[in-house]
Amino acid sequence: MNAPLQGHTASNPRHAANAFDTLLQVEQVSLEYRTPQRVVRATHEVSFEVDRADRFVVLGPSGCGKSTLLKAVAGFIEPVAGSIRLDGTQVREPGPDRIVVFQEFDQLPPWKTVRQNVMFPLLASRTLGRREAEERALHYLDKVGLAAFADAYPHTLSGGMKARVAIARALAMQPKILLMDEPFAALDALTRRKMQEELLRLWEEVRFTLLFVTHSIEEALIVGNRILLLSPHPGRVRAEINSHQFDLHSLGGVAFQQTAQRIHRLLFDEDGEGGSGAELGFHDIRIAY
Ligand SMILES: Nc1ncnc2c1ncn2[C@@H]1O[C@H](COP(=O)(O)OP(=O)(O)OP(=O)(O)O)[C@@H](O)[C@H]1O
Repeated sequence: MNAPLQGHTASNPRHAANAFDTLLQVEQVSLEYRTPQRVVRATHEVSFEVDRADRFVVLGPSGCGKSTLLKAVAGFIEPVAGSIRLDGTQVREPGPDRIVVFQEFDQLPPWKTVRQNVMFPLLASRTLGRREAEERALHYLDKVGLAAFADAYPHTLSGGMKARVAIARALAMQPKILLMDEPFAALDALTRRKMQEELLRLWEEVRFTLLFVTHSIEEALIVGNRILLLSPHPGRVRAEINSHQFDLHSLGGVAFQQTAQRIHRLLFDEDGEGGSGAELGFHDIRIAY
């Protein structure tokens, strides 16, 4: 039998005093693009909280505003309503405490070696001097298994290796939160799976806080310990679910498949109701239409 639906109540463990260490607070955030012809609302009154060391996934169909939301957390876009706070401080502009890894790994300057690519943000932001920056770069290249490629140029690397350089470069900055926007979408299926595995292994080792955007339900279940479901355009919060029980080993299992199907129904239910979390068999869910 299904456990009762958990609402925004005192019974929800996330709301128990001091139970969680909240790092990012997104409150009632609406985001818009203004062109001379029209205003496009990308997200509508979206709220969520990310705790330290969470692997928090924002999941939703194409065009629901996931990337826009990530850009707002990064400080590139200002909300038209609501607020974004990191460690209690309002986000107003980009900063080295929030590093974004995008899908396009060709963001790596081709004239710099792998080592120089990882060192570059550390030097440009004056976070470290040359010697310490090099040490730190080599440390994180080692963590992503690329120590032997420190002197290679990006064009000599595979897509998966470029992805790992981009992750090492971001982690080397030791941000408070790592923001990833569909980072593996351009990779072939096998490499994508391998990168999901690598990311989880790295997280086990470093325990960074991750905000990860994807439109793949399967990827969300593998990568995340919590998943925020956004409705189609404009993105509103449909529900938030706990997914810590799943990893790569759960793939193909009955519980994994059933959860994926339930998420699909919550996201795309034609009449817009999505069913209640309890009806759909979720044991730890907050529905927020
Ligand atoms: N620069 C822009 N100017 C105007 N509208 C934009 C701009 N960028 C995005 N949009 C619109 O904002 C909405 C949200 O876009 P966004 O890229 O955030 O969605 P998404 O969920 O990340 O989609 P995808 O999964 O396809 O990347 C869409 O309707 C999109 O057309």
